[in-house]
Amino acid sequence: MDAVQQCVIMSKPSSSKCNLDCSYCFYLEKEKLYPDQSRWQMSDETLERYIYQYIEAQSGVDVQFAWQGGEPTLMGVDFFRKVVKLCEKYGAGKCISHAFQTNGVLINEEWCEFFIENKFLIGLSIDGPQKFHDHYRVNRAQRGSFDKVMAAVDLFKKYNVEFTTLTVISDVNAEHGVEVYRFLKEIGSTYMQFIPLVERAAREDPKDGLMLVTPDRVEADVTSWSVSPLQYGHFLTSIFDEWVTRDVGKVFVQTFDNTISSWCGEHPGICIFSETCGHSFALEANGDLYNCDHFVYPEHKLGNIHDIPIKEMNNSQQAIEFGQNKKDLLTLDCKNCAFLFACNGGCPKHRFNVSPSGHPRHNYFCEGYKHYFNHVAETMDKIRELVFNRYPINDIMILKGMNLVKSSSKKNTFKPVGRNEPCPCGSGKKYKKCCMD
Ligand SMILES: C[S@@+](CC[C@H](N)C(=O)[O-])C[C@H]1O[C@@H](n2cnc3c(N)ncnc32)[C@H](O)[C@@H]1O
Ligand code: SF4
Ligand code: SF4
Ligand code: SF4
Repeated sequence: MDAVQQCVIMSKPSSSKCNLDCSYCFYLEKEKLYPDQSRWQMSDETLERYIYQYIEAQSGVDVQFAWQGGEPTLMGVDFFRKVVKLCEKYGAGKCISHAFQTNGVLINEEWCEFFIENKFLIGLSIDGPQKFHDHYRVNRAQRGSFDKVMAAVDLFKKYNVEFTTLTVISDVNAEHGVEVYRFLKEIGSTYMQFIPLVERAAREDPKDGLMLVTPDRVEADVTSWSVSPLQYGHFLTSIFDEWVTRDVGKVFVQTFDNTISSWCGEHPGICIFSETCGHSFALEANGDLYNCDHFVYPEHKLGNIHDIPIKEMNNSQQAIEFGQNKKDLLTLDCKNCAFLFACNGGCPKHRFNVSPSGHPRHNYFCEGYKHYFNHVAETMDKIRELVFNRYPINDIMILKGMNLVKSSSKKNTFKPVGRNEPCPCGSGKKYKKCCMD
């Protein structure tokens, strides 16, 4: 069992407990998985076991912890002081970093000082200007959380805490892409992640109590707050057009970064556009490990870290199959798609539609992705040419400004360069030995 597949774990020390009650949240209902459990906080014993095992499970020197929930700030700063101490104890010379995803509501001076001192990278959830954000991101009294999030932004700026933003694209903000993008820029976000919202609700009460179902369930309906595929496609292209003419090199949009990587023949950084699912697990507060944050369902539990080491679960048949299924279960439409290299069929959580040629398990967002990839194809070709000829990528803004690169809606015929093919820069070396690095 010495195999060395890297794994990433999103851990939920406060389980699904939260101080907000966002209407679209997929995680709040996970408490139904543990009807007999009175304690929702991760115990010291589980924490220590987790930190030891997670570090041990990594083959490389870099170990990234990702703290999430529920709401991780509910654990209090002292819990994370323990985290840092345990990482020192078990770090074994590895380079350990921490990402921390929060709704921002409880952020105060103490948190900021802690984040700065321990170099935590913060992800802040914000869905755009107040009228969009407060629509779904509410507390139990249905009051919006926008003012508290903005207070957190002010504190982050005051203390120079590095933060990225995570914005859910729903039916409410999807048609206001440029407004959302400009707002995020204005509040100082230079690294933006957008998550398209789609959930399906069961038609009948499910046995496990979870109303939001996995893609295998047929008797389920897309919720009203989900974004439509084309709405999401238009959202992406509207902000792409703004970004590519003004902000390349200044603002990082995860989706665009990933598309550039794919166009240049590299692996995209995010799992949804990767060939396989990787080993991105979710850890519940009691030590239960699941295939993925979006597959926290009984049938996707790998085991508990008190019974089986993470390293072993990471190498288990169940984990390997889950990752590989992303590639193996592609529809024929995906296999024949000109954008497969950049899309890879998208996230399996979203594969519940029937494809145009009649195959089940096709990605709900397909139409939107095709719209996006067609729209950016010509610009991406140009960016790739710039990269391979060692020009600054920002030069794309000059070419766009002079109207020398258009937004394309024609079918893309681009084929990515293989690792073993000659490098397009003309060096005569193999691509993997040259510009790919
Ligand atoms: C589950 S929350 C946990 C961390 C923290 N409470 C927060 O809101 O940032 C993590 C991220 O998932 C997003 N999210 C919640 N429900 C979602 C859903 N149904 N689909 C996609 N993303 C969702 C949230 O907006 C948030 O950015
Ligand atoms: S703040 Fe995060 S965990 Fe809490 S309800 Fe909203 S999305 Fe869910
Ligand atoms: S199921 Fe989706 S979110 Fe989970 S690892 Fe695979 S692509 Fe990523
Ligand atoms: S764009 Fe559609 S057909 Fe093409 S790979 Fe993505 S999901 Fe499949």
